[in-house]
Amino acid sequence: MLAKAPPRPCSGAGGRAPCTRPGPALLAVRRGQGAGLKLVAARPATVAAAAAGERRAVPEPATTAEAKDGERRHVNGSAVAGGNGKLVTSTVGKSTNILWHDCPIGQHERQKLLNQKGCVVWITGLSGSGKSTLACALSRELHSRGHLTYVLDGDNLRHGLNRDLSFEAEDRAENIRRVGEVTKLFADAGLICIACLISPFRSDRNACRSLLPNSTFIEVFLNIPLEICEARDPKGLYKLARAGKIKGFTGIDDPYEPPSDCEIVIQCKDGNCPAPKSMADQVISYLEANSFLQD
Ligand SMILES: Nc1ncnc2c1ncn2[C@@H]1O[C@H](COP(=O)(O)OS(=O)(=O)O)[C@@H](OP(=O)(O)O)[C@H]1O
Ligand SMILES: Nc1ncnc2c1ncn2[C@@H]1O[C@H](COP(=O)(O)OP(=O)(O)O)[C@@H](O)[C@H]1O
Repeated sequence: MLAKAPPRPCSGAGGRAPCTRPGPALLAVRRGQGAGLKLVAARPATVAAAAAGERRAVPEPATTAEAKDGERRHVNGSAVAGGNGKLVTSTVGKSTNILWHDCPIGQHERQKLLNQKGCVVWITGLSGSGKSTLACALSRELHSRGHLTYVLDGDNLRHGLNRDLSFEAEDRAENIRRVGEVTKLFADAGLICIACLISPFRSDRNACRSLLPNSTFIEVFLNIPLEICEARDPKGLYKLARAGKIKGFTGIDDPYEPPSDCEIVIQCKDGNCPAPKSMADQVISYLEANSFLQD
């Protein structure tokens, strides 16, 4: 966890209002909605459980009290095991009777080891805007400075984890949801996780943001005009989309919703786009200024 929430200025043109998003505690409560137990690694009680190295649940106050009669019953819509010393399970989505297991080595310990803070750099933009290029340049530059990163590239993930998903809106949403959950794990592992996906819908990106502790989700908008992306067209996909051979192509006949409030905007000036190294440096300046490159 960050010792203090860093400021989140927009390092691109225009600037932005100071962050008014809820802090970790509030996010934790929100994340727990719908579950009988609300377990978040950031919560002090959970950290204490981890320190104890026990398998135990750390419920929110509303569910702390165990069933006095010692019988299974429902609390907040979830089955709760009552009785003395019984573990309290929860229901999350379709997963019933599940129990969070904390380990004594947590994010804090891993961050100390790595001398960095786990976070997510989420790069969004049109196909051809340079997401993969920026992700790789950033990863290379951080690696050369001794930082551990991992790139989650939308195109690559669709070769495996997300091979069952199409480009229909609901499958794109599921694509982003899954990747959001993976980025959360990588950030918890202490890594600087760089995700680069078109992620065309604002609500999907915001849902990923809400999974992460405050300020550790850094959204980078590659604001490259469609004409430039289309002129690059390294895979020839825009050409196919214009010819009607690919349906639902982002920017052509499928929507892209630009971020309204992101941490970093990268854009061209007078038709000149920043070089990959310069884009990476812009992100690194943000990471440095907000203490992510130190424990
Ligand atoms: N219909 C359609 N629309 C947009 N993109 C398409 C489409 N069909 C295939 N592709 C290729 O898939 C890559 C985007 O995958 P993502 O997982 O990043 O997309 S999304 O976030 O789910 O929208 C994208 O890669 P990038 O060019 O790297 O963005 C394309 O190569
Ligand atoms: N900053 C840049 N300046 C010039 N060309 C770029 C830049 N970034 C990417 N490119 C080129 O644009 C094309 C698309 O880049 P890519 O990283 O694959 O985009 P995306 O992952 O968003 O589809 C590639 O041919 C790449 O070399």
